Formats: sequence, structure tokens, C-alpha cells
Amino acid sequence: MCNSCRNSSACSDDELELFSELDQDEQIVLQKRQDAVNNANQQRLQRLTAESPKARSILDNRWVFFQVRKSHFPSPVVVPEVLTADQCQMILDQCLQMEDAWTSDRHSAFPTHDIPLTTTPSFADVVSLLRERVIYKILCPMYGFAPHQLGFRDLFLVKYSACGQRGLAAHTDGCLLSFSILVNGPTDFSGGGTQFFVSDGSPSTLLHPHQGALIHHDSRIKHQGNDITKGERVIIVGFVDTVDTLLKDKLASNQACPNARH
Ligand SMILES: O=C(O)CCC(=O)C(=O)O
Ligand SMILES: [Fe+2]
Repeated sequence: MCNSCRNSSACSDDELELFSELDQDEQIVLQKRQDAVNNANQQRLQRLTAESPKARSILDNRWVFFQVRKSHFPSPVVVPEVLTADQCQMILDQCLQMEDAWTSDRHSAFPTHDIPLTTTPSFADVVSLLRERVIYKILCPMYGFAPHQLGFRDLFLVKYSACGQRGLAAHTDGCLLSFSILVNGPTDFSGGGTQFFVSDGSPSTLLHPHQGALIHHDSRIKHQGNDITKGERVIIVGFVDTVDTLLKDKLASNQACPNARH
């Protein structure tokens, strides 16, 4: 289990001061090289975006994803009725029978009170449903990936309560894409909602979705779960990444922990 999937601030490329110690000739050479790289990237982007994501490799799709979002992250998107009221109620009923399944120590930075869904057998149907409905049908086409190129880095049910953990401080998630779904009703609590800080300087956006609605966004957008002041707020949170990175990270974490069972 990766314990570092929430970060305190957006990752930023280390900006090397390439030009500061160079004489004029060296600066010209470097600038030409930079222009050539930019040109090559532009041509590669044009060539790749002319093809369907289904015809491109995972690496190509990941590269396109980061190229088109180099300087601007699009705003979060809300999709209504991804889960029906009945499906939400079934999930809530199941939680009531699983008081022992709640954990609070799975995320070292920014912990939540949660139940991991991917490793809880009684939620297997919910996991398959969300993989199909959210990852394959919504996220893959929206963000330029072929079905089966994206998978869950983590999927869990979070409960905030007015007398316990009320919200979650501002952070970014350590993955490619994140989503949340409100499982109980918006009138079951006061306050709450997810607040997004899309870019420095512009006003933040507070989203209060209906029951069963999905919010999805680039994981590098800073966001927070606003404190509730009354009742309980139950959401499903998903961290999504490309399957090649998920596999690589899984192998690395198995090697780092020789006692892990397979
Ligand atoms: O509570 C929310 O709306 C946000 C949850 C979140 O960002 C997370 O679990 O990483
Ligand atoms: Fe988050």
C-alpha cells in the first residue's frame, strides 16, 4: 500500500538556472538546442494527437497528457448520477455492517477515516462497477487513454463526521487523476464540499455535488475537503494512474519489503 498518495503542494519541475553562468555564445547554443527540443515535441504532439488514444501506447498517452497540461490544468468536472440512489444506499448499508473495517492510518500525509474498497472482498462488485463506469467510460476517453490503460492506485470510502474528522486540509494527490463521489445525501451534513484552487491568483471553486455524482480532476490541482459542521459526509475517493506505473510501483514496493506475501 502506497502511503504517500497525498502531497502538501503541487509538484513543480526544478527550474535550473541554465543561463545564468554562461557566456553569450554558450547561451545561443543552448537556446538553439532548446528550440530544437521544443520543435521536436511540437511535431511529436501533432503526430500523436492525429491518432486515436486507442492506437497509441501507454507511454505516448502519458506523454500527451502531460504535454497538453504543461502550463494549465483544466477545471474539475462534475458528472451527475454515476451511482443511483439505490446503489449509494446499498454501499451505506454495507458500511453499517463493517464497523471493524474502518482505518485511519493508510495515508501518512493527510490521513482520512476510510475503508479500502479494492482490498475488501464484500465491495468487489462496487470496485468492478466503478472501474467500468468511471475509469473506462468517463476518464479514459476524457483524458486520452485507451480502456485498460488506467487503473486504481487506491479506491476507498471516506467518512467525515462533525464529532470526528470534519474535513481534509489542502493537498494534491500523488497520482495522475483523482475522483470523488458523494455517497450519502447532501442534506445529511452542513458545510463540506470539495474546494479547488485551480491556479494561483484565480478564485477557488467550491463543489457541492448531488448524491451519486462524480467529480474528477487532474491530481495536481490543489484541493481540500471543507469541514462539515453537522452530521456525516460519506464519499468514495479514487486515485487513478496508468497501469504501467502501478505495476512498476507494486514491484518496487515488494522489493522494498522482502516479507510481503504474494
Ligand atoms: O473530502 C473531499 O472532498 C476531498 C477528499 C480528497 O481530496 C482525498 O481524499 O484525497
Ligand atoms: Fe485529494
